Amino acid sequence: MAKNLFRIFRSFQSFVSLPFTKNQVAHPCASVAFRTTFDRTMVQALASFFSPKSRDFSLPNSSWGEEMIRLYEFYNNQCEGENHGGEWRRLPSYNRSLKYASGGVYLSKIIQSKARLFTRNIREPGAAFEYVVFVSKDEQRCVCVFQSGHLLEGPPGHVHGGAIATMIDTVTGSHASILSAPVMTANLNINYRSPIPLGNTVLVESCLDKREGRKLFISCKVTSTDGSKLHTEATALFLSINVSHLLRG
Ligand SMILES: CCCCCCCCCC(=O)SCCNC(=O)CCNC(=O)[C@H](O)C(C)(C)COP(=O)(O)OP(=O)(O)OC[C@H]1O[C@@H](n2cnc3c(N)ncnc32)[C@H](O)[C@@H]1OP(=O)(O)O
Repeated sequence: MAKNLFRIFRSFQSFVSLPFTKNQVAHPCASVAFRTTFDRTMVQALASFFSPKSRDFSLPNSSWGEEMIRLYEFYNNQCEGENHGGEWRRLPSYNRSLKYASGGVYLSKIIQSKARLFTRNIREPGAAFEYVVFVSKDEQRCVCVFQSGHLLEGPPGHVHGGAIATMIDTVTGSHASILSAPVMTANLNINYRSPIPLGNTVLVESCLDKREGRKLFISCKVTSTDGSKLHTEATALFLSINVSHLLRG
């Protein structure tokens, strides 16, 4: 049991402390001097597709529209390793959060073989959740560039409220995990202010409001990319947990 718990804990650790790729490419092409940011972006994307390692879904793919690419490059250019101050780190994103868990009966039945992070498992690129999350150097803020796909429709021509909630939980949850993994959402409070047109790219920004013992209070807002339109506001409470919490069933 102790060994299993250790493995599960390691998987959570690796989930939030992955070697942030910044602008490095773990690929032979990394030594190439890229002429433009676009060249580097495309080589990174290709490397991730053909690598035998897990695919990093937060790299550009052919479904990303102009605005998604523009904002990805805007924040990526401000990541450590660039000449722009290194204010942000990009968070890699995989389709399995507990790949290495081989824990107790509960986890081995449900998680081990088939479980996948649902935001990253719709096969058609661009059909649902396309997103990339950046975290600020002081870890007080996260910004996510999110492009909504046609499978996320709720009201005609607009994004489903549950899909918006999913993205808010994902961004605030990733943020809380960086600060204090492992965590679980205890409370999510959402105000929908204006609908998000389906297909639009929006910003989902989170901010750490306060920490009280095991509690992390995080606020979040979803806006148009120029910040002029507020779509959604939320507050979330995360509790850091002991991994044994997940074995209770
Ligand atoms: C790979 C990429 C991943 C991307 C990120 C995705 C993130 C997704 C995160 C999730 O969606 S997690 C899934 C949804 N959440 C759950 O299923 C959690 C279900 N609830 C629980 O398991 C437990 O209720 C919980 C862990 C949240 C708390 O149980 P605990 O036993 O650890 O805490 P406890 O009940 O003793 O409460 C501790 C403190 O928190 C407070 N608290 C607990 N739940 C609360 C609540 N809901 N609202 C307000 N306060 C709450 C509680 O009052 C108390 O305050 P005080 O210490 O001041 O007395």
